[in-house]
Amino acid sequence: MNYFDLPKIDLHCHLDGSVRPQTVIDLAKQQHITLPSYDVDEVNALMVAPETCSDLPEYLSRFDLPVSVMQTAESLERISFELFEDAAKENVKYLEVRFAPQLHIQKGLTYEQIIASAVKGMKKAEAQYDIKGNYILSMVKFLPSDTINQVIDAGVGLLNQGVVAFDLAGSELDGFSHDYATYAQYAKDKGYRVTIHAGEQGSGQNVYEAISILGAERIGHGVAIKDHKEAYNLVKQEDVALETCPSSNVQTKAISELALHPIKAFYQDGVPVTINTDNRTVSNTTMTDEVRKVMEQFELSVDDYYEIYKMSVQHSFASDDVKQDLMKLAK
Ligand SMILES: O=c1[nH]cnc2c1ncn2[C@H]1C[C@H](O)[C@@H](CO)O1
Ligand SMILES: [Zn+2]
Repeated sequence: MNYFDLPKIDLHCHLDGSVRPQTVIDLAKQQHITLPSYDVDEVNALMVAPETCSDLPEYLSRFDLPVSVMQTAESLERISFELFEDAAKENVKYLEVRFAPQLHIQKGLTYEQIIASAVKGMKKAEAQYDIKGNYILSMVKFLPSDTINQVIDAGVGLLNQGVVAFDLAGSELDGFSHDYATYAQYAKDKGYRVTIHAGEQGSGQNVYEAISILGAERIGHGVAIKDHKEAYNLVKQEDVALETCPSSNVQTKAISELALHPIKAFYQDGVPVTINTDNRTVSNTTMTDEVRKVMEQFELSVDDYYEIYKMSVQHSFASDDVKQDLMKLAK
């Protein structure tokens, strides 16, 4: 099976977790930022999370280095362009990238400038390669919430022109949805779609609440619904797609080994599942690798692959025109 040639869709990919190591070095030099090393392999090793971290917070510690060089308009545009370029070169046809504007204000950029720079890089890549994309604005739960509505407001000018959705990322405490209900409502009122990281490190109850309290249409990861009947049933009833990220799920110990990932059981039972990278650099992966891992581990056929591909198209936040074009690629 030639996994590289398959048309692919990635609905869950973080910008700051997908930076090329050489780009970190180039940008650090330009910006006079001191790095622990200027060797590309050593810089890469500083960003790749171990195969098994002790937990999600250890995984998240790998973002400090790339975020440090992502504080200028040029760096954000370049990194965005390169991510779309890397994905296009392995036949990813549609890519939704997420990042947290709140993490990129260290050198005085406004939220509007931050979002516009990322979108500009994406548009440049769309013009050059056979790929389409959109941005999701992630709010990180480890920062104060008082600027969330400002970030939402800043994205409104590009809504449906490169920006499509609201997300909550960062470590997962039980019951977090209660604290973010008004922000998610504010985003929905402005026209944002909603996807939420839940059921990754936390319980299935978090998935239940992300859907019922925050109005999530998709869930980042969601593996924990396997042990939570109400959440499992709600996901099915509301046709909420799970953005599974197999390599990342092993690294963060959401599951102890790939063989125990519930993706196949979910798929066979009619739960909408999608296959995604999460973080190309931090998880040391590509869409080709993620598709290969899932198909080989769970002995999925090409027909199964295209079923999952079609679910990704249906549950993407792409325009109807883009969805139609993507559907034509399914065999
Ligand atoms: O898998 C994840 N779960 C929760 N948060 C995550 C994950 N991967 C990345 N993040 C965080 C760290 C990034 O700095 C932030 C925005 O992309 O989102
Ligand atoms: Zn994620």
